[in-house]
Amino acid sequence: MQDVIKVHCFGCGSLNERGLQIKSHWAGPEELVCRWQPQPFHIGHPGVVYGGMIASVVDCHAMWTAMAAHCRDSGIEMDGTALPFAYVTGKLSVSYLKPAVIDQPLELRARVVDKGERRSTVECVVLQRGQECARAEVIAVRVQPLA
Ligand SMILES: CCCCCCCC/C=C\CCCCCCCC(=O)SCCNC(=O)CCNC(=O)[C@H](O)C(C)(C)COP(=O)(O)OP(=O)(O)OC[C@H]1O[C@@H](n2cnc3c(N)ncnc32)[C@H](O)[C@@H]1OP(=O)(O)O
Repeated sequence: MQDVIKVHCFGCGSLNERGLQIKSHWAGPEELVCRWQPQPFHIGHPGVVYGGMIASVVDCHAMWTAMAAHCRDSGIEMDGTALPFAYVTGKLSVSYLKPAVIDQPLELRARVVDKGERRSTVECVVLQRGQECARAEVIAVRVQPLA
């Protein structure tokens, strides 16, 4: 999706050469997946991914999950033309369940579990080698497009 909507966002922006360049894809009727390979400088404790990086990747993937689900529900094409809304993070809550090692990719699986008028609650699991290493709940709020 990030290939068609080009933004500068640190998490997903293809226009941000210093960003994480994450990409989110539908992986079933309700779930979006994102795979991200940590780099050696994303380290916290020796050999372990810094937790704040995991939160960043979760944050961005959750916003795209909210946006993609809303576009699907509203019949809006994500074809690269400017969208009439944006999603911002209202709340981000991460439970770190197991250390994530620095040299293995992370897989994020997210879905919208509840939706209000402008709020989407997104649940995201973070897997490494098939094991759940973190779980998050994210509140995404739909706003007018930001300049
Ligand atoms: C070709 C070009 C295309 C361009 C397309 C552009 C699209 C770009 C696409 C992709 C970009 C990449 C993706 C981005 C990723 C980055 C993510 C970030 O880093 S975001 C920055 C950090 N977050 C902020 O800066 C928010 C700061 N906070 C605020 O602005 C407000 O507090 C805001 C908007 C969150 C809420 O304020 P209110 O006054 O508008 O709305 P109220 O009435 O308070 O809440 C609305 C709903 O949200 C819930 N809500 C709000 N905050 C909540 C919270 N903290 N906890 C729980 N619920 C909350 C409320 O309960 C309400 O829910 P109910 O609709 O009634 O169900």
